[in-house]
Amino acid sequence: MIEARGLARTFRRRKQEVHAVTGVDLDVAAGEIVGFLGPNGAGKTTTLRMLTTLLTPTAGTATVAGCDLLADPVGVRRRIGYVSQSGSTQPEALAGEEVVDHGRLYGMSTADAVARGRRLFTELDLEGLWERKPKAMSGGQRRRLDIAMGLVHEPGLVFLDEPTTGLDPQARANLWEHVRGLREERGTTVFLTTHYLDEADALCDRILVIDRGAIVAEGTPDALKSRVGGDVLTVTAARADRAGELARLVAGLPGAEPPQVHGDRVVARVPHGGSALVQLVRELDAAGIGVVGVESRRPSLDDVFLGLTGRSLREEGAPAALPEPEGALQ
Ligand SMILES: Nc1ncnc2c1ncn2[C@@H]1O[C@H](COP(=O)(O)OP(=O)(O)OP(=O)(O)O)[C@@H](O)[C@H]1O
Repeated sequence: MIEARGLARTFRRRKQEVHAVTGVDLDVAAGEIVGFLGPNGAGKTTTLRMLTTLLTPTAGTATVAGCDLLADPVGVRRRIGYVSQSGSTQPEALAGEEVVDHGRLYGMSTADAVARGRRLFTELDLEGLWERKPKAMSGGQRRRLDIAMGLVHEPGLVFLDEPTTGLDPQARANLWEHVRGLREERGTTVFLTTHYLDEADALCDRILVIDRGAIVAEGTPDALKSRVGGDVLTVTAARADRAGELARLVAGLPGAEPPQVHGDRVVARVPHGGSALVQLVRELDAAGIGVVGVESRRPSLDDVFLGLTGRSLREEGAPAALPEPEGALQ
């Protein structure tokens, strides 16, 4: 469905060059849900805008939904749906009219656009809102209306730019369910960007991790996490000025990788979290270092990112994963 080679985009800003995307190769098969995960400014939106013909690449080639991106941008546009970060609804128009107009833009008859729009309203839990103005809808409803607009012309491939940013946990879980439903019921291919780790983990068949304009890893969420191996030990010192001493103790644990110190917190990967904890507690006692928390856990996608880039996605200003809603769809 998508095949891109060496896709790059450089911007010029105040006589300076910004290398937003530096040469992305990617392949997305029909029916896949693929997530593009990375911190703010990594190049996700720029890549998406190139793949959807909204931005001309500085270099590279791509075939999207069977059409050449550069030679046949109109063909690409006809075959895809695109839901931008900000959405595209007019606050004063009626929701149903928006969807029908969008379908007509793609050459559908009014009757077909109405029929398809009504079906989408049912599928996306928007029943009863056909005559409502978007400005009088909740954030979740407006986001689902954006998605209805992106789907009314029945594209086989849909691009979603940060589909759940700003939604509450329940609305996010609902949207994940709808995205899964698209693939299950229609075989739609979905390419989405996100900086939510839990979203990438729960929703995507495959994840591409992007950092500073380049893809740094790809695989299923489980495959990426198993690359990290071992357990992650996090120890929080009672006093931040003793974090250095604490880090030296952690570094001496059998098989420990060099620890990272974040204020009063020391984080390190160890082969076996359980036995490392027992040994560490003994050594802390002997050294008289107080701690307020010790934790050992399996690696997360954030640890994958940390291992690849030396930085945490959570600490890059990206919002941390929201707590799992009750009755979350996994
Ligand atoms: N039109 C533009 N002119 C100049 N620089 C730009 C432009 N668009 C994007 N950039 C820069 O390119 C880089 C990548 O931006 P991009 O929006 O693709 O990142 P992103 O991963 O989508 O981030 P976010 O999660 O915040 O949306 C950033 O440094 C950004 O400031």
